[in-house]
Amino acid sequence: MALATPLRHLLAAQPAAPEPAGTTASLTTHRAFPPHNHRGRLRARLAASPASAGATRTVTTAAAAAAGAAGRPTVLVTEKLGAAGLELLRSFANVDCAYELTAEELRAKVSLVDALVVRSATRVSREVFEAARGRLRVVGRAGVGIDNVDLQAATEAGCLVVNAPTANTVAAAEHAVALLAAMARNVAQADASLKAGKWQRSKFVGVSLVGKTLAIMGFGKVGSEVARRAKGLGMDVIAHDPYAPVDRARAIGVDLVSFDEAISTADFISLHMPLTPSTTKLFDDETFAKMTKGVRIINVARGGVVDEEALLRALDNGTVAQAALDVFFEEPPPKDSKLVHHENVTVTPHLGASTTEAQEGVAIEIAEAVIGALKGDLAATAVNAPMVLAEVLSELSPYIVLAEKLGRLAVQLVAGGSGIKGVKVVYSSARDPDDLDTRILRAMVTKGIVEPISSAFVNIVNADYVAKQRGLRLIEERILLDGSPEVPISSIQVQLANVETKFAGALSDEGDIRVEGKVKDGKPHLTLVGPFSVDVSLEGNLILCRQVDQPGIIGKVGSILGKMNLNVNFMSVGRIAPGKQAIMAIGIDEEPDKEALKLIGETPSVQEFVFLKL
Ligand SMILES: NC(=O)c1ccc[n+]([C@@H]2O[C@H](COP(=O)([O-])OP(=O)(O)OC[C@H]3O[C@@H](n4cnc5c(N)ncnc54)[C@H](O)[C@@H]3O)[C@@H](O)[C@H]2O)c1
Ligand SMILES: O=C(O)[C@H](O)COP(=O)(O)O
Repeated sequence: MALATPLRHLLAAQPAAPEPAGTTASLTTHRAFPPHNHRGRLRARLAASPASAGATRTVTTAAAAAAGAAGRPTVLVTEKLGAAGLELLRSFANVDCAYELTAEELRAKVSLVDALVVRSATRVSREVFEAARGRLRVVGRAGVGIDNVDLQAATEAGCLVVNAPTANTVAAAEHAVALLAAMARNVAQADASLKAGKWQRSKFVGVSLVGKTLAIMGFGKVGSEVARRAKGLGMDVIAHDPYAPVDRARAIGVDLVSFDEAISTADFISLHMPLTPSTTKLFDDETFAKMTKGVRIINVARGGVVDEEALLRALDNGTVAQAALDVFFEEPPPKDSKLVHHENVTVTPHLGASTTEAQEGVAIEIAEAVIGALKGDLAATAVNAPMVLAEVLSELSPYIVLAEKLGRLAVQLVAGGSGIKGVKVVYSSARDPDDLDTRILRAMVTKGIVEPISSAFVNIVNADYVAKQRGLRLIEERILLDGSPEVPISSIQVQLANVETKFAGALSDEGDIRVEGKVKDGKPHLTLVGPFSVDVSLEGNLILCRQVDQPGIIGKVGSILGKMNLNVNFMSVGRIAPGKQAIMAIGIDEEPDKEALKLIGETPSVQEFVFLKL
């Protein structure tokens, strides 16, 4: 789904990571009494989680701000991709295919491109993101495993990482089954022997699969497909996966069991978990010692989940009768690897995904995801951005603009030198909190606050990270209004606590800087400054003046602006009561020079004023 251009731009210039541990944001929804400009009875609701949890995986993506604006983006492809995917990429971008780059060559090239497409052999390390110097917007992993991409570094750099998680599932499962059968019947060894001129029938007597227990370690996409196929071969299949739904396993007749039960009862063990810090070398001496003597192991997942030295020892002492390995700790493994050359080990050079069909599918899947991300469209397979449903994003698009403008406005009201720590974003809405996913709005408020006062580039990928780095604690609150839930949000209020302001008129009765806005006719409007109700379109630049309400001031300030040739596009006065304090909000197209600002400041009865860039 394509986004409207302004939204694209905003997403390009901003994106939030999957809730990082210790995230800076929290959310409450509670009964609140109406601020003076809220009408209607308010109801209390307890906190609700974001709406998209568990929903179809659809995320917002960062667009290529730098490149997209300048013309065709450039995509660097560092490993062989299916032809149809490459064609698709070429239809949209300049494509540089450069295979087998050294780390140094990759670092040199990456600052010249907007997207990078890799498979498993390219290490996209922190150094690569640093070398990109902010230009790289998307890394596309043409496959499943993203252990070769430093996700944290990508997130910090605001670079979106997308993968192609489904197109090679069947290929990997078929390869696991091929290795299972080939290992059990010594196919590779017998083949080598016959080609060497021997005829060794008794040496290569195998073992049968039917009736044997196969333990699937990691019951995800590949693991479950292997299970289905193994059941077809008449095997008893059990699985271990701490995160897999029991029902899904039961539906294909597989029992989920504990790690120890799986490894101690299986005749065959097939590995299908991702390589993570907790699975690294999970299969070590201790684990092998718990296995049934003579067990056979297949690894089509990642070499790093096995301690290869320990596997070698287990093979040598007979604990493991045979192993079939498609993946290795180091790829390619050293030429003299004892494991590779072991007579009871069958090896393939990371071929799990390598079928014609899978490679075409993966290439198209990743090309579509990368192009979408570069265009600012939605990517369903982003791995380091929050999941926001496409329709939610589309509906919230004007509020996204409003959220950033309010953040931008609020931070410009802070007096220099006072550190911002506490930010509260209050959403007033008649919609059930469960149906209002505000994560992207939160990211935009962060962007609005952080970007004007730093060199940070904030987007949906890195907003929470950037906020955390800056010690910014962002709290979200929802006020539940009566009324039609058709309109997602009635107003958004941004509050900055414990800061000094350069415009006292923006302080609420509680002493925090407070600005509130609404979307009117699809456009963001400022509707509240401190305790003053105003109504100004949030476009261009804004002057806020505080004065004692009396006739003639609007005319005086207006004529100064007129004399200076500054076009006023909006003017609104908010006052507490006739003759009392009032503020004047003036929208102007151009930026006033110092002289104009001086004259406004010298206007009798103007107590303070501030110029704000939106
Ligand atoms: N050899 C190849 O060419 C090839 C091809 C495709 C996938 N793979 C690899 O296969 C693995 C599985 O891919 P997938 O698409 O099925 O991924 P997936 O995310 O669908 O499944 C992985 C499963 O592992 C589970 N898991 C995580 N930690 C675990 C643990 N400690 N113990 C047990 N289970 C755990 C997860 O809950 C998940 O269900 C990945 O490592 C992937 O990189 C390799
Ligand atoms: O994780 C994957 O998708 C597989 O390991 C395939 O890797 P490849 O793209 O390098 O073949």
